[in-house]
Amino acid sequence: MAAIENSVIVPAYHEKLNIKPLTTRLFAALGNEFSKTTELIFVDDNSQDGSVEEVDKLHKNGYNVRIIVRTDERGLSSAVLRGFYEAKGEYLVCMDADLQHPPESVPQLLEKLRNYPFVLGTRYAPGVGIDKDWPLHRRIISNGARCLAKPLTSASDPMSGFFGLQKKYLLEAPKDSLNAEGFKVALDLMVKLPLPPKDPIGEVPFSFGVRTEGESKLSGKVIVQYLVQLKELYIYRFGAANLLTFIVIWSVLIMYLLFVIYSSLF
Ligand SMILES: Nc1nc2c(ncn2[C@@H]2O[C@H](COP(=O)(O)OP(=O)(O)O[C@H]3O[C@H](CO)[C@@H](O)[C@H](O)[C@@H]3O)[C@@H](O)[C@H]2O)c(=O)[nH]1
Repeated sequence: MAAIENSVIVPAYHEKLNIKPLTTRLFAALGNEFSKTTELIFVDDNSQDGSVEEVDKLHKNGYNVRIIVRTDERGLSSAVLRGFYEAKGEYLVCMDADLQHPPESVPQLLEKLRNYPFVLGTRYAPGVGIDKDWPLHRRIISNGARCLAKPLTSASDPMSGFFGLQKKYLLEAPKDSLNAEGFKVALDLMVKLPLPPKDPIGEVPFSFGVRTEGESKLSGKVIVQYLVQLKELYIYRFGAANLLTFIVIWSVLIMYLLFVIYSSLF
């Protein structure tokens, strides 16, 4: 059997209905050669909805897929990190279970990862975008959150949950330096991993679909976790000592955010 080079990690909570379509579409997209060297790992937080049985069936049918069930932890970011650390591959990809991230774009991410330490799926590029049925309030939250992250990274879609990285860079960062709370694990990794200064991030444009099965787990708590994470990342990047600059940057960003909300509404 060929050695595993690529690992696709999928955080999943109550996603039974999406497991089979994601697995079959992913391996079909990978084709014969990539499939031999790729594993798919779901990281489930004890959903007890039949996800385990669904993955077992697919495994018996020959797909290289397994599921990690956590009983003592909850959360998207910590599930992704758990999958990354347990993965056998050097090239890691993270995607949502709900098919909003097209499995057909995974080969492109894996190919680009051969040349870039970090690869980000982006919805902000010519020819791609966000499904027109994605709710207005989610667009507003997403745009506001994106503006607030602007000073931290040059990436075009820092809110994306569709991304990949070379595992060696993850292993170079101390585990406890990473923020395992909330949803924004890609942003945390882009800011904190010791990526080389020249061309650290490649981008792969993709069109963001809408969920057809199950529902989003984004909550007020996740938004608060994001704001706490932002504060930590600002201090990480710019230093707590420079408090005045920090406050000025935040005030400008909040004013910009209010402007974006106002212009999306009127
Ligand atoms: N294991 C585990 N998985 C979780 C948890 N919460 C969410 N997930 C899984 O994480 C994925 C994304 O969660 P959703 O609740 O579907 O998120 P969303 O509202 O669609 O937002 C996603 O897309 C945004 C735009 O790209 C992203 O900004 C956001 O981070 C996330 O990826 C799904 O596969 C979901 O099952 C959790 O507590 N535990």
